[in-house]
Amino acid sequence: MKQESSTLSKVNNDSSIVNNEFIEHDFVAQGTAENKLAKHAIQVHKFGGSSLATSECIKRVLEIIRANCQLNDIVVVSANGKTTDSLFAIYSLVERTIAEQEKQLSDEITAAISVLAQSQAQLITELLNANNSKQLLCQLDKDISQLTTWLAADIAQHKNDILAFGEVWSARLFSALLNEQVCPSNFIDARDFLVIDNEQSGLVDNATSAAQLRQRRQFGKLAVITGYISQDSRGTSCTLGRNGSDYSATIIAALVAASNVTLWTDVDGIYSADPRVVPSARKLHRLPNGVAKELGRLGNPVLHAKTLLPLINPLSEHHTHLHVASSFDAQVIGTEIGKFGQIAKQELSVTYLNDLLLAQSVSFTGDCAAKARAEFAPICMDDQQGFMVITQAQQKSLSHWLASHDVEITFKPVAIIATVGHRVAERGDIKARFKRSLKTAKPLQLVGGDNSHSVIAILPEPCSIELLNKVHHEMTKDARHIGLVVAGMGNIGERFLSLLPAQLNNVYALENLHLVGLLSSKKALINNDGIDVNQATSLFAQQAIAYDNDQLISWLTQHPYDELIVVDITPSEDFSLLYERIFALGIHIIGANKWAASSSTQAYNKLVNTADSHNSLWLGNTTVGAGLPINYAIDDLRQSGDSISELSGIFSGTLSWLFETYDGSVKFSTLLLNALAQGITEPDPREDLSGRDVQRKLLILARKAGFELALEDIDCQNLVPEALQRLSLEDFLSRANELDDYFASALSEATSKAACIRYVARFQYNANAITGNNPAGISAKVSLEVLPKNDPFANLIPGDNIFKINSRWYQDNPLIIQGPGAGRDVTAGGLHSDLVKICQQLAHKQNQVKIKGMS
Ligand SMILES: NC(=O)C1=CN([C@@H]2O[C@H](COP(=O)(O)OP(=O)(O)OC[C@H]3O[C@@H](n4cnc5c(N)ncnc54)[C@H](O)[C@@H]3O)[C@@H](O)[C@H]2O)C=CC1
Ligand SMILES: N[C@@H](CC=O)C(=O)O
Repeated sequence: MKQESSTLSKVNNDSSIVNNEFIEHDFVAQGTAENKLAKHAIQVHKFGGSSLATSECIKRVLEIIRANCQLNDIVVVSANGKTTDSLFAIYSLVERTIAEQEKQLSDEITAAISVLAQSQAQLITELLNANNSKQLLCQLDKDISQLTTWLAADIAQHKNDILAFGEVWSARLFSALLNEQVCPSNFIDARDFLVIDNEQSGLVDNATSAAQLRQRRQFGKLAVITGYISQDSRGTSCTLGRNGSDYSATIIAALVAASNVTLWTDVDGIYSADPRVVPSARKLHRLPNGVAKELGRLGNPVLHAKTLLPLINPLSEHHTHLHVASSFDAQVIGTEIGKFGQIAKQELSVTYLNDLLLAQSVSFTGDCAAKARAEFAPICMDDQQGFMVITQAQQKSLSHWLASHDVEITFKPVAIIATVGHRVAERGDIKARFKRSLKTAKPLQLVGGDNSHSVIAILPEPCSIELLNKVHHEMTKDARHIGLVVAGMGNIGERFLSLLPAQLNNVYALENLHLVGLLSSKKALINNDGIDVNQATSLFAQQAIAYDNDQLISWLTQHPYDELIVVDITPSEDFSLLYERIFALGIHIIGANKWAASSSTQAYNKLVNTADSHNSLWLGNTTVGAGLPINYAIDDLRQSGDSISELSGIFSGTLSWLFETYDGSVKFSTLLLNALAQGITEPDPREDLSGRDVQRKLLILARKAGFELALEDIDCQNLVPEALQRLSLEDFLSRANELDDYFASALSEATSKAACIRYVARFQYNANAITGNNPAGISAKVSLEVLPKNDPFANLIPGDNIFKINSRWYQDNPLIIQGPGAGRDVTAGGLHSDLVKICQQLAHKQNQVKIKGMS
């Protein structure tokens, strides 16, 4: 279960209040690894330029900070909107001016600087109060005159200083805004701590950078740090290149051993293909590091391989997870990237790169191949056939490198399309499907990526949008992933779980089903990556932790699956009271538990409506007759236009077994304990003997048949003597012999009339019986009846149920369903039947993944 973390809303109205836990430790003064703050899981939040483009956007980001940050967290920002592009354009204009030997900055340049300055000034005045904006405007003025000086004089030397203004302005403004409206904050220019080798390598001096960052952060203040910029060891400003701010965020996360870094951007996650051109692209909820890195390398528009580098350190014990989320829709669950254990969801994606070169040479075989690979890190390479695929930018350096080897090389323009997923290169079925989907594209080669997470096809022509869509469709069409939560691991629940591995192996409809949750009344084991079904009960015994309903609902609210099914195999009324909230989350329920389906008329109708309005499915075939298809039969009759007038029969497996077996030779109480041991009784057998279980079942079937009634409308004969009704289960079982006299005399009285005793349920609807006292024309009761020995209800195999349905179509000759109506195997089997049915229905559901910007 996720722990709720406190957020800045607590410090919102009084910036002098900080979390008491932190107060006695001065962050700056300590500056050691023992610093108490190190114990708190730091989160890094990075906001891209589009998230900070306008005052509206920035206000939205403030709300995200309020809801998601604690004081020791770190915020990394890009330049507002297109500020860096504008600075770059100004820089390029000036470069051209110099090349053309003009002495003065042209009017065009002065105008561009003025537009830039105005847009910054506008953000400042729109967002800050008069006092603070005055201060920032003053600093902006100084920066603009510094910028103008550099542009006029030392342009080449100060290129990076010029480009750095965007992030500096953005961070300074945001920090001032936090101070004014949310919490204490300090602005940090990354050039004051982040040291890299040089701009080309971008290699970070971790020790120096971490130590300097510790000095800069101030206790009790939310640090706002510039993205994109750094310094080299000589103190010269450097940038971190394209998508540098994402890289800054992950570098900083690694420096402070953050638990998580969130890239807040304008898309709500990583998709299985670029959603701008593939409308059916699906959001990828959880990506293992290796898969994410491969996606970034092979052209994913959101992820860049460099971004992940600081977080993937196989030697480190610490794992920082990366989230991609939308600052425009912070409630939507994004994509989580990290080191996940077992991967339940095999999510495939498709990506492509055009404008590449296929380079062929003997130097790419044998011993030389390793050197070539290390030197050029090609997109893909085959050292048997002697080729590699590189970018056009690499052509020159590769030719140069090969010239020193004195060998021939040929280049041919190509593109690649790849399918990426956890260990896909080891999956023959996926490779075959990929190959089939590419038939018309006539790929030159199919190659496994450097790790096993991709299969790459080399194409002779650029990859078209049509081809991308076609391949994506083929690779992902059946990939709706369904999570399964099993509540109740007792008598029936255990059997249900023991049947699950074989079901998952054998039933096609369950292909994308993953067991993700196990619940007992006190403990829960939740694992979004899937719980090994072969070890479900032992994993539960070892790893389950205490939980409460709010934690459960909070997890259900955030689960990362396309669909979630909760199987309720508890006898708990308390659990049934969660159905409303579960349905409202669009989650489906399969219930063996009878409480919800036999709740009050008002509660039941509300549940049905909530499930309906949220497209949540509710199946409960096992609530009556265990695995017998009685619910389905009634549904089917109604849906096909029939109307039911009578329902009767033996609805209790326990009572059937008891009364079919009981002939006076063995005491009734001995038989009862025997039934309990067989697992056919309710957890508390008084639920059966009291008639309540049968009463509930009759209510459930009558409702299915279309009648509106409540438990109180069904007369119920309680067979438990008053004295035993309120005892604990244990005490009741120890005094069960007190039942014996009553049943012995009932049996002997019936026998004297050549009859027998059976507990029978009867429901009847008769339009002619409608009166003021009975406006619905309904009569319903469950009771011990004396039946002739040849009555159909009196000749069952012990434990069997019998259901007799009279309807318009089955008037004189009723429809009979008969068979085992209780027990571990048939009930667990019935639950599996419901599970397959739900999965089949869900397979037909439209893909409802939300794609930003598309209706
Ligand atoms: N025995 C049978 O033949 C049939 C039983 N059923 C129904 O199956 C359900 C389970 O019966 P059994 O397995 O015999 O019961 P059980 O008593 O053996 O097991 C119940 C399980 O539910 C768990 N539980 C109780 N309250 C919970 C809560 N609030 N949240 C999560 N878990 C909770 C318990 O920890 C336990 O693991 C009952 O509702 C019963 O009416 C339905 C059809 C047939
Ligand atoms: N105790 C019940 C179990 C199934 O609902 C029965 O015997 O029918």
